[in-house]
Amino acid sequence: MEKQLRLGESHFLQCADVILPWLNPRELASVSQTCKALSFISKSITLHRSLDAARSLENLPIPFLNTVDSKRYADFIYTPFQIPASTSSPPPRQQWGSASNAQISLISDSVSVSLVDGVCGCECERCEEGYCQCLALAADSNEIGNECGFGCGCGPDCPNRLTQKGILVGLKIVRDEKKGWCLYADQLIKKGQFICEYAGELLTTAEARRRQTIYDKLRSTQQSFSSALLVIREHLPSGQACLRINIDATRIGNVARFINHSCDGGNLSTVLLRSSGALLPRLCFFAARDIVAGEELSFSYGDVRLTPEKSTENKLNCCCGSSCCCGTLPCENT
Ligand SMILES: C[S@@+](CC[C@H](N)C(=O)[O-])C[C@H]1O[C@@H](n2cnc3c(N)ncnc32)[C@H](O)[C@@H]1O
Repeated sequence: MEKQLRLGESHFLQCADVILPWLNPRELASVSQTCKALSFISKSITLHRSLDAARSLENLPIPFLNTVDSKRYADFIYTPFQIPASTSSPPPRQQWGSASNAQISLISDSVSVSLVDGVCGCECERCEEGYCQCLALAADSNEIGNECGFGCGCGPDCPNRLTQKGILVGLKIVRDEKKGWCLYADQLIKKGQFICEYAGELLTTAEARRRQTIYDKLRSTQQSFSSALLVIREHLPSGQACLRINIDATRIGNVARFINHSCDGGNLSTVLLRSSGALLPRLCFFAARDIVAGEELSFSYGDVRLTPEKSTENKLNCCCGSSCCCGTLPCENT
């Protein structure tokens, strides 16, 4: 009888080990209150989560550090790449917090939209001595940069695939009393080095507007809520049309969702890059100058600010601390 009980207990703990990493912070907290064993497993999951925001999906772990309040980590689903908007209800889940979760494992609607356009890329099969003939093409383009991609004959070592190898610099996410989570350099990053792309859900403009309204409401009721919906407008060379891309990293995104605004432009430069064969360009962040370990990474969110006569409800105070700080965060008129 005692043996059977112990066997039952061990099955229960094995199941808990499998199920608990799928829970969100609120569910995990309530499960942890039910018994000592679940409390122990929950603590270990929380520790794992705080040690790597990227859930082993990047080359290096990206830890959360917080000496300001009791939040151990931010709750979101990690994707290293742009993905089509998720329409699943209930919201998608991702396993996070067990020792072995080095894979994108999502419970959600299947991601089935292809972001590849079937256009052929270059025909280089071997890029020799660090040179790819497409680099000349990439340098020619001043609106959207070009990288080799799915459509090209060359492989992952081609030097014209700088932003396709994931994050290669040490980063950490640090909590600030006023700005919330902030992305920091955890090593010296040299001027021009690639840092990360802005990954998240690609939205239609109608969906971006719908979500922005929801986020504005949430922000007015929950002080700690922060959204990460980025709208990119690229004027095409003809001057006749404007390419608009909406990337929402609020629920599903990568570490770029923690980059805060700075009124002086910050220390990052942004570049739109299209890989051959890909339908849409990606927004990539590079070091605009040498950045030392322990420096916050920031860029300018734009220069549109709400005028005083417009609603003051959505106005957010800027705490960038730069000498040219405008006092309020730029807003996106979605
Ligand atoms: C893309 S998120 C950046 C990460 C965010 N700090 C967090 O905790 O998740 C944008 C939000 O961060 C905050 N934020 C960004 N830059 C800021 C700044 N200069 N001053 C104050 N808050 C800032 C605002 O709440 C903004 O809506």
